[in-house]
Amino acid sequence: MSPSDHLAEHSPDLNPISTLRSQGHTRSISISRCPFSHRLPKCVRIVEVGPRDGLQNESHFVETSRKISLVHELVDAGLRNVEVTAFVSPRRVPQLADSSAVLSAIRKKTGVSYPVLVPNLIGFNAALAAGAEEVAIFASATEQFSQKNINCSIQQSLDRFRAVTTAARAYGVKVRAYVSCVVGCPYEGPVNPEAVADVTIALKEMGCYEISLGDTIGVGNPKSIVQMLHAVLQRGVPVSALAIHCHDTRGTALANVLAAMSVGVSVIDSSVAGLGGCPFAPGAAGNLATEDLVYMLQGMNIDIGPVDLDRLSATGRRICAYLGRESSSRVSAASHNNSKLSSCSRSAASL
Ligand SMILES: CC(C)(COP(=O)([O-])OP(=O)([O-])OC[C@H]1O[C@@H](n2cnc3c(N)ncnc32)[C@H](O)[C@@H]1OP(=O)([O-])[O-])[C@@H](O)C(=O)NCCC(=O)NCCSC(=O)C[C@@](C)(O)CC(=O)[O-]
Repeated sequence: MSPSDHLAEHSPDLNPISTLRSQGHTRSISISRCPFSHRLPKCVRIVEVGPRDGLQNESHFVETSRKISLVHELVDAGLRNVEVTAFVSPRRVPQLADSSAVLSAIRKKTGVSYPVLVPNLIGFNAALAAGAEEVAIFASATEQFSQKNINCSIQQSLDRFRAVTTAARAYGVKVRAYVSCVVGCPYEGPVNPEAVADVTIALKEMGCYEISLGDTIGVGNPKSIVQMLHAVLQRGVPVSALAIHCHDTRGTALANVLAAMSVGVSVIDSSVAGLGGCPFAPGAAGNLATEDLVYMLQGMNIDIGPVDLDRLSATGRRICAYLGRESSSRVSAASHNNSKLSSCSRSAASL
C-alpha cells in the first residue's frame, strides 16, 4: 500500500492529493509542491534548548539527576545539538545553580554538541572546568533588556563577551551567540532591525561562529521576522551564520521559523514540549516545541538527521509529568489522542 493510499484509507479528508487523484485530477502532483519549497534549505540543524531555556524559569528545583537524564533522552531521540545549562548567577537563576554538576556528569556522545550559556569570564571559567567544549554568550538588541537580564549596558556586555571569545579561542572552545528582543522588547516595545544588525555584527566580528536571533517574548510575525533578517543580511552577515529562536507566546513561532527558512536560515532553536521562557522577560512563554518543528520538517522532507519523533514526544511527556504541567507541543497532544494520524506528515512527504 502506497503512503497516499494509506492516508486515503485512514483519513480521506486529510489527504487532498489522493482525493483529487481518485476524482481523476491528473495534475494533482503539482499542488503537492510547496509553492516556495525551492527557497527552503534542504537540511536544517535543530538546536535543542530545553534543558537550559526550558528549565531556567521553573520555580520548583529540578533534581540534578533529572536534568542529566533529560539531556541523555534528547540525545537518544536523535538530537545532535543540546544546550545543557547556564553558568550564571545562582542568585538570579536558582534553577541552574547545579550547572557544574550537570555538565560534568553528562555522558557525551561523539558527534553531539553540548553548549552552555555563559555571561562573562566567571561563567566561562566555571564551564571550562566542568568540561565545556562549546559556550553561548547572550546579548540584547535593547538597552533595557540588557540591564534587566545581565545587569549591564549593551556595550558593557560586548566588552565582557570579547573577553570570553578571546579566552575561548585560547582553549579551542567554540562560541555561539544570542541576540534577544530582535522584534520586540518587554520594556521598550518594537525594536529597530538596525539595532539587531549592530549587535549581530559585533558578535560575529568577535568570533562567534553562529548568532541566534531571539524573539524573546514571541511578538514577531513572518513579516517582521523577515524584515529583521533582511536588515541583518544587508549589513553583510552571511545567512549561514544565523539561527532563529522563536518563543511561541502568540502562536506564531512555527510560521516565523518557516519565514526565516524562506530567506535561507537553516539553524533553528526549539525546546522539547515547548518549555521555556526568560525569567527577565515578563510575559514570555515557552519556545517553539521541538516535536512540532520536527513534525513539520520531516513532513516536508527536510533533512534534520536521525530524529525519532515518537521518542522525542515521549521525552517531552516524561519531563512534563515530572514538572506537573501539560506539554505545549501540539503534535504530542494530537498523537496522544489519535496515534493513527501521527504519521500523516511523514507519509505526505513521500507523495
Ligand atoms: C550576568 C550576571 C552574572 C551579571 O552579574 P553581575 O553584574 O555581577 O550582577 P548581579 O547582581 O546580577 O550578580 C552578582 C552576583 O553574581 C555573581 N556572578 C557573576 N557572574 C557569575 C557567573 N557567571 N556565574 C555565577 N555567579 C556569577 C557575582 O559574583 C555576584 O555574586 P554575589 O556577590 O551576589 O554572591 C547576572 O546578572 C546573571 O546571572 N543574570 C542572569 C542572566 C540569565 O541567565 N538570563 C536568562 C538567560 S537569557 C535568555 O533566556 C534569552 C535567550 C538566550 O534564551 C534568547 C532569547 O530568548 O532571546
